[in-house]
Amino acid sequence: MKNPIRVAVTGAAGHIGYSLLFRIASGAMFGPDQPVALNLIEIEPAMKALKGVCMELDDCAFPLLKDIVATSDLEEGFKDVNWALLVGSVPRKAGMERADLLGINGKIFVGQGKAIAANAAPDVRVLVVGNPCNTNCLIAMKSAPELPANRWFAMTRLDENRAKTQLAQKAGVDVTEVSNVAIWGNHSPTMFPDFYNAKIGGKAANKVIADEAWLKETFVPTVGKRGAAIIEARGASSAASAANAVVDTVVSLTNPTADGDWYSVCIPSQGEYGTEAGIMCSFPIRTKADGSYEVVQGLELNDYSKGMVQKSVDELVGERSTVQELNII
Ligand SMILES: NC(=O)c1ccc[n+]([C@@H]2O[C@H](COP(=O)([O-])OP(=O)(O)OC[C@H]3O[C@@H](n4cnc5c(N)ncnc54)[C@H](O)[C@@H]3O)[C@@H](O)[C@H]2O)c1
Ligand SMILES: O=C(O)C[C@H](O)C(=O)O
Repeated sequence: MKNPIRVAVTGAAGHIGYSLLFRIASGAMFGPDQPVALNLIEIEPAMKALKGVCMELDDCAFPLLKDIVATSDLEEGFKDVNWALLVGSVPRKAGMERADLLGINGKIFVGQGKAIAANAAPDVRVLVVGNPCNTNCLIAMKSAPELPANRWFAMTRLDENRAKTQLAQKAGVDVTEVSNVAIWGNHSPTMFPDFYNAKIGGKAANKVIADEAWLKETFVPTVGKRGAAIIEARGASSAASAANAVVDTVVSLTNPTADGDWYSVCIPSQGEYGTEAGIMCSFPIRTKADGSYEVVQGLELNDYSKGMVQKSVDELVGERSTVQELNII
């Protein structure tokens, strides 16, 4: 019997948490023969709701779920965790952009970063989902200088998945035909879903969908503003699809990537493709056979693509300046 992988989830009683926990406990994240333990972290007012979620987890009798810790104490919550999924934060409401959330949510991630560094397992990896996720992750990382930079991730997989479906629907093919979708930059409307390097049935997406105007003027903004469109339609931000993207991200980070393909996740930039070093930037990533990851090298970015990436990078640099000015980092 393998040792359980211990996973902390903050905001565990929230909407994403409610979709995510059951997927982790069922084996969707780490596989059907890997036991898991859940450390569920909430703020005090949500502890009653979290108790109800724990009761439901119990009532599933998941064979792989070996332990549940439910707490509002960060030290206890991050104790010995191998993964920290930082979901909890105040979600964006209609009319707000992610930058509006920086001041509100930024401070949460200082305390969480410190508590992770002090309590988590030596191999801990951290995925930030709570928005603005790139800069929240930067804040947590800066608050935990003891941990190597390659342990920190922020989520753009939902954007990648959205882009895949938009391309598949336009091309009239099954979504499994779409591969190599890179999201560059920030998880925000400025992100660049790279349709030039994406493939449909192994061919360049912009050759299969030979409609540059649609790609630039419909596809890119549809993907970029999909979060807002969902808030508008549902009256609440995406939850089940976000939880699904969390599962996909961890699966991709923990399994070698199929030959020739890549996936998107934000990592601390080392200046790849001319991006500003130090920001949390989304890149095309591959997981190697030894479990480490690498940024895919040598992709061509034309002047339009470079401009799009730069716009999103500039936004991230601006977010970093904002949290520096607020003395959060
Ligand atoms: N990166 C992405 O692709 C993506 C996609 C969807 C949503 N999000 C973001 O995920 C976050 C969560 O969304 P949701 O729909 O689950 O929101 P929600 O309001 O339903 O749940 C958030 C939960 O976090 C808890 N919380 C707040 N502060 C906390 C703290 N300091 N510690 C622990 N828990 C805390 C709240 O009590 C609440 O239960 C939001 O910031 C949202 O914008 C990101
Ligand atoms: O857009 C939001 O605020 C929610 C989330 O980040 C999303 O992309 O659905």
